Amino acid sequence: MTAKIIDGKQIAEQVISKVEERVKLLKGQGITPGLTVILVGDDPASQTYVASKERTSQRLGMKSEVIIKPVTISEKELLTLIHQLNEDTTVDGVLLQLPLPKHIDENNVLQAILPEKDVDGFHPVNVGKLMLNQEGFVPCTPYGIIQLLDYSSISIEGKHAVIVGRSNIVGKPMGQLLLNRHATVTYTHSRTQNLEKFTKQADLLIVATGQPQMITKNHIKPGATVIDVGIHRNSDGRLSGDVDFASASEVAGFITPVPGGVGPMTIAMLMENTCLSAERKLSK
Ligand SMILES: Nc1nc(=O)c2c([nH]1)NC[C@@H]1CN(c3ccc(C(=O)N[C@@H](CCC(=O)O)C(=O)O)cc3)C=[N+]21
Repeated sequence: MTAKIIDGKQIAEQVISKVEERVKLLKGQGITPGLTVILVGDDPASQTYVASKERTSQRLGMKSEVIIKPVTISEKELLTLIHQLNEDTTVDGVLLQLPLPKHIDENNVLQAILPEKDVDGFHPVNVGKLMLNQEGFVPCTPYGIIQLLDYSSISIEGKHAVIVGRSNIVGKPMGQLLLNRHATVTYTHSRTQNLEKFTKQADLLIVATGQPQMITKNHIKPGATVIDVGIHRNSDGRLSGDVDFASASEVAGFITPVPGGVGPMTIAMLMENTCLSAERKLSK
């Protein structure tokens, strides 16, 4: 078998076109959705992602702002900035780009962002709402993966979803979202014994470990859907994921590439969340 490739770039464009219509409607009512991204330090990968968020929000006609702070910024100064953005009625979404320098307590600053402006869905209130299947903000990467499955007509209900990786930003919310959609969910991680035993049972295999090329055809049930959340820059400058794409495509039914899979969806869902935030402001 050779897997069908799920085209994340194309699906992201479809999501973005829908958001574009909603932005137009909002603007007709005098509201321009506003996204502010805070970038601390000068990590080149973070700069690339932030630039992409800025470009896309501008293309959609949103008010887009990137605030760059030196790596030496104190936690107190960062909190002051977040408080200012919380008060600013022209800002609908505040995104604090991760990772942060070690001297800043990530949980502490993420909790300072108003839940109503937390378009990343990382605030404990939004985490709790996801767990209760209530409306809040859903983290962009797992939300984007659900869209990839829906747009590809890959069913979730009753399927066995196996998540590899248990981070707060991908693995954990991914499992919760799939559970809300009636999948049977298994979480695996770095201490899981006999990983293949679990991954081989997956109808939907979501890989978010940060370990390059760790999943091969030996981990995959024939015909399974494989979603690769990893992104690594190789020494030759090329990007690849947590899945050995060539090997995995021999047995998978559907597979996401890197680049052009999950990454563009993360950006698209950020746009949707920012638009949603502005719509909620209007209806209040
Ligand atoms: N508060 C916060 N929210 C985030 O959503 C967040 C974050 N911090 N920190 C870093 C990760 C990573 N991330 C990506 C977004 C887009 C691509 C993306 O567009 N990737 C392209 C390729 C990009 C390239 O060429 O480098 C692709 O996969 O096709 C990748 C990674 C968001 N993150």
